[in-house]
Amino acid sequence: MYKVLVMDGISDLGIQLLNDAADVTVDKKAGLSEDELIAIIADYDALMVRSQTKVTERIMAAASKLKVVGRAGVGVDNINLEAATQRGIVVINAPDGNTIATCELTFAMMMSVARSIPQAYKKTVGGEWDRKTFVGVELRNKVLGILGMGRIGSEVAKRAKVFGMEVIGYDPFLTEERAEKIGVKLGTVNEISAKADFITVHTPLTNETRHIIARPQFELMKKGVRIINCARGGIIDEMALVEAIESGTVAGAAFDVYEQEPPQADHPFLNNPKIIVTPHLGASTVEAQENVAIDVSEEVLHILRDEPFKNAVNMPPVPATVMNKLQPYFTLGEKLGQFIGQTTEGAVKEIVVSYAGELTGVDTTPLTRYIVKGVLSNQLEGVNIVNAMHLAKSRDVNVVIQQSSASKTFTNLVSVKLKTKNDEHLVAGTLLSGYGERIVQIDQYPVDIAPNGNLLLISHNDKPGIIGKVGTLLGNNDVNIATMQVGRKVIGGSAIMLLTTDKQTPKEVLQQLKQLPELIDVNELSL
Ligand SMILES: NC(=O)C1=CN([C@@H]2O[C@H](COP(=O)(O)OP(=O)(O)OC[C@H]3O[C@@H](n4cnc5c(N)ncnc54)[C@H](O)[C@@H]3O)[C@@H](O)[C@H]2O)C=CC1
Ligand SMILES: O=C(O)C(=O)COP(=O)(O)O
Repeated sequence: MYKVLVMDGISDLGIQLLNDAADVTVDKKAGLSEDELIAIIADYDALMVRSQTKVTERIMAAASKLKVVGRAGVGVDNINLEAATQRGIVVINAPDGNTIATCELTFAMMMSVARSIPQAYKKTVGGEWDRKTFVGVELRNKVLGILGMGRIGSEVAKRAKVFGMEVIGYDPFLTEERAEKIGVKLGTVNEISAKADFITVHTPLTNETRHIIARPQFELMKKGVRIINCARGGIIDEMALVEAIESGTVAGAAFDVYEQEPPQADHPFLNNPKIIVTPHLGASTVEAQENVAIDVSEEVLHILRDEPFKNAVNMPPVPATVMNKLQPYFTLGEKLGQFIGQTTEGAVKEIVVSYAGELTGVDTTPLTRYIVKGVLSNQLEGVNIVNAMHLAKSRDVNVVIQQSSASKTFTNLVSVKLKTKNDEHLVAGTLLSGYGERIVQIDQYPVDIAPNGNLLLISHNDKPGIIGKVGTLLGNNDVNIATMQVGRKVIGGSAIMLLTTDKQTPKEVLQQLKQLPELIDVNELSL
């Protein structure tokens, strides 16, 4: 008999399937502390949660029987995926079930912030008949900027078009063709900041998206702009928003999510009359809760019964027969993907993977998944080798596999080329017996570097004195260079410099490096 623990008020109708299953018993609990959960979790084969329960490493460590954590929703930022993967616990989510609910809340927030509905309600029920204060604005003919054009962002765009809004979208995976298809113009974060009357965010919270709207963006905005966040707290810098409201740039904001949930009683949003707040209600509709609970219950049953399942966010089911040959290359593949993903700008249209040497003739599909995962993980939350190919396809990213004849120089060689509309970049690596993974080529330049830690990739013209300038600037700012490689084809031509540093290079130092006139481009990478 499988035991399933259902937390966070997941819909009863949605988990009917589990209640009806003869081989399953279900316990429902809510509001358990981490320690309370740790005390009971060893009894359970499956755990189902929404966003409230934080499934920490300590909980996973105590969960000796746990086979699966089911997230009845999209974001898995409350689940320690690393710890789950390490323990072979599958994490699944329900990515589609709450798209419309969250999109509709976003629209409700946009209309509320345009017409001050909550503020007007408060006064009216308080006995005031105030028809002067609440003169709003129309959505028609306004510019809506959307950061994150995935499932929810695209649905918001569709509805905005019907309201007569002009929509500008920003998403590294939004190609011009797809944007045109859904009637959205492409823009950068700064262009959106400068042009939009309303800005809404629909990205996951990642290193890239944390504070993607912050003081510099508020400084670009038009007076009277309105800001909505129904995605994740932290995508918009909360304090910078409060300042922008005080300065008169932002006319109003509507937030469903916060950097800390629930926010502290003295959080500045809670007593600001221009900010509308809701308690993370995006997915809270009867329909969405049934949808996500049904989706997760079905998947949990499949996993408990060892049947095939689809929405895993962490699980690497590699067939044993290919495992032995390919496993040594998995880290190399993922790092090459991460490297090229972090150094290429613009919407990726194609990933071309070439295998040579002893990898020729092997079914390299599982390895390709690691590479694609590496490429996508820079922009998407919850990418793993199970869902990487599916995510690439759903974002119109073509994955091409080539098996070339044996490499002349290396016994094995993996090359990854990323193509965007105007550009293409290549990285190649090999697995050296006794030395591990090495990057051996970047674009046309031969190099030899271990793909680990903090890297700086600098392109420049090959002139005397540049290495010294870079070294001095980093040294003066306490960034210690661990290794350095210079790659060039001809003396005095274009060249690259690849440095590994003992710590991350601070943003302001990167900025100073970029200002050195001899340097063409500076990319910071973390592998
Ligand atoms: N308030 C609530 O209750 C809910 C919040 N959410 C949150 O909404 C967010 C979006 O959900 P979905 O649309 O279903 O996910 P999705 O994965 O379909 O879309 C996210 C999009 O963000 C894009 N993106 C990633 N990094 C980016 C960057 N640096 N700049 C611009 N775009 C970037 C991705 O390419 C992707 O297209 C998630 O974070 C999710 O957790 C989802 C459901 C309910
Ligand atoms: O699905 C998501 O990402 C959400 O944020 C919804 O969270 P919830 O299930 O309502 O706690």
